[in-house]
Amino acid sequence: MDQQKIDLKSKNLEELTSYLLEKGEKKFRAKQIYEWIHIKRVRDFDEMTNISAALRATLKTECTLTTLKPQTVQISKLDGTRKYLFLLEDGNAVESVLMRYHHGNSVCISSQVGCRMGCKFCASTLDGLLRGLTPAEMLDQIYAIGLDIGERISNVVVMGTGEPLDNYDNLLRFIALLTDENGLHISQRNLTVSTCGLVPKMRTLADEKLQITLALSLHASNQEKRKALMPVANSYEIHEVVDACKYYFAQTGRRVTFEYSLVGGVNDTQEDAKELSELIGGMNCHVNLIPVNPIKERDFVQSDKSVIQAFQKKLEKAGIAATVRREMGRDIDGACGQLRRKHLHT
Ligand SMILES: C[S@@+](CC[C@H](N)C(=O)[O-])C[C@H]1O[C@@H](n2cnc3c(N)ncnc32)[C@H](O)[C@@H]1O
Ligand code: SF4
Repeated sequence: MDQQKIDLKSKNLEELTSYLLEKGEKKFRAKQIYEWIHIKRVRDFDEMTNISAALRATLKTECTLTTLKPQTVQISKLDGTRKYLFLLEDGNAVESVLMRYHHGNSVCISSQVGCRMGCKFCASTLDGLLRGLTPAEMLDQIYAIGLDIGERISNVVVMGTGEPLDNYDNLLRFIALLTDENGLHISQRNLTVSTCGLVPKMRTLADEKLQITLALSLHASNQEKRKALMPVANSYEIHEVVDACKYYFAQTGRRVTFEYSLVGGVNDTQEDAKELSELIGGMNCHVNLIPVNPIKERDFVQSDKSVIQAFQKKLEKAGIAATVRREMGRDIDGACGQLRRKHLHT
């Protein structure tokens, strides 16, 4: 990326306005340009047809539009799920997924190039962290997919590669831009941010009092097992993480989602389910059970269907709402982070 240039898509309307006022332009120009970027989602300054050629030339010289280029798109024949590998302007690549539900189109975006959290079952972390994505790079995954399918995107989940709370400031700016009434205006309630549990940042996010859903990747019912799967547990004890979720609910009134990847023989026993219901019992929450997606670099296996069902039943008996995540795009499967790895290593 050209570090000298202004990242226009990451600017809010106020910042865009002051930039244009400095150039001697009228205030309404900012609104026009903001609309071109965030509503019409143009890929080139020359598409801004009600902007003078002179101003377009200045924008081209001084600014970048940050448009992601789809490198590959895999489309599921089973359910229309699309997996995109996008090329960033600096040559890095990130992946995003479009899932089609009856209630609308949902996009899962990446928040970083790689990840430094080291979770044992995750392909996104195998090559470490390169950098966080800019707000524009997060936004444009959604814009590019919306344009590709020619339909509105109604839901966004930040559950692709990367730890969003490890890229906190850019994440918050991204959220503000995505939900801005002058832009694509996706409702905060239709946005989910998933974290491995960076406790201080979870509490800071709670204090923002946004209406987004927080999803916590728990994956274990006690500290010992969590530590074996997720190095982040060395920094934050499991009860601290659950307390931060309670705090999030207290501050925002939003029900927290717990993600629990079931790994065969590791965290899927009835005893695990019992311990989990004791850990989070009484909370206003929902548990998302995810059959682990095996990656070739590790020897984790999926739990049997019957084991998954028994786990879910045990939670439900304890009064905890639990669903098993439907596997979308099974025919184009590959755990999160694997497309990018394939791209990286070929
Ligand atoms: C890729 S992470 C990104 C968001 C954030 N870093 C987190 O950990 O919550 C999104 C979710 O995918 C899960 N995940 C990662 N690799 C997986 C795999 N191979 N099978 C199933 N779930 C996986 C993570 O544990 C997490 O719950
Ligand atoms: S699960 Fe999330 S936090 Fe853990 S390594 Fe993968 S992307 Fe990073």
